[in-house]
Amino acid sequence: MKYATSSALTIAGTDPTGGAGIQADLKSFQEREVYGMSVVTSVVAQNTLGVQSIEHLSVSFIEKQLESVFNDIVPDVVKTGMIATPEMMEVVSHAIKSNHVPYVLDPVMVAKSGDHLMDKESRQTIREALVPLSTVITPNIPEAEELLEVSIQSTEDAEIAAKRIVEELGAQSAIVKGGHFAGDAIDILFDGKKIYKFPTERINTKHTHGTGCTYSAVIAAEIAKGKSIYESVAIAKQFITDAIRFSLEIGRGNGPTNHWGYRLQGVPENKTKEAN
Ligand SMILES: Nc1ncnc2c1ncn2[C@@H]1O[C@H](COP(=O)(O)OP(=O)(O)O)[C@@H](O)[C@H]1O
Ligand SMILES: Cc1ncc(COP(=O)(O)O)c(N)n1
Repeated sequence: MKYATSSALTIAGTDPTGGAGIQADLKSFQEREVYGMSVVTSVVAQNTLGVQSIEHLSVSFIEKQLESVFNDIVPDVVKTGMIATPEMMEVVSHAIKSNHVPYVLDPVMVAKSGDHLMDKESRQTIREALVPLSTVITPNIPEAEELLEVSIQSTEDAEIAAKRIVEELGAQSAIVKGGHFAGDAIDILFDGKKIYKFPTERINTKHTHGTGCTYSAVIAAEIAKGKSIYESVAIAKQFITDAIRFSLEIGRGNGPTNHWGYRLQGVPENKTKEAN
């Protein structure tokens, strides 16, 4: 018996402790019942305390991995995370352009720990080679500030930024995430026509390692299934809120989110703990 399913490819760096990067993406695809595939760009020695060391794969080897996937399986969506150098961005751009797939761009620049995951000289290349290909781009506040070279201080600034990323940088739609603001966590989506706001209460926790990766991976999974950008973001927002609410006390630093958090609604108090 065969079973038909949608598929998603993540092109990103790794997290051996499983909370962020490719590992978080694959877990998120699996939770959303989408077949997950991965191309590694950089191997990152990191954990819940921070990044200890990074080794980049050669551009030619990243290209070989991309060929292995695309010569065999054309995914229903591509998601990118950490792509450190302009040369890596060029080969990824070429693969996406040649295969005409929906593309979710998480412009990963700096990890929560403050460690840099993208070279400074990549800023221009990401704008020119990747942003115009994106079906949706998902910057956090500092990333949106870097992309536009502006300061974002309020939800109104975030709305302007989302519009400018679409109208000036050429993304099809943009979500500026509110995780880095104080107060409610309000994400702003501009889909090329309209602004939508996705507000949730801010959960008071330090365990937010990998939130951006998980959120964009869920958006990608839903797009793979054929959902609209709006529906995909709505599902991802609910998913990430539950993943943060029931985040995991694993590790000695900023713990990972809980990919099955949404399944814990209604589970008795003694089985779950509010995030702390
Ligand atoms: N403490 C929090 N409480 C509720 N939602 C949050 C919190 N922190 C982040 N989020 C949400 O998690 C998602 C990822 O955002 P963010 O943490 O800003 O991304 P990144 O990991 O790229 O910095 C967004 O939907 C954001 O609103
Ligand atoms: C390989 C890799 N990619 C992305 C992140 C960002 O994680 P976060 O969502 O916590 O900022 C990370 N820490 N490592």
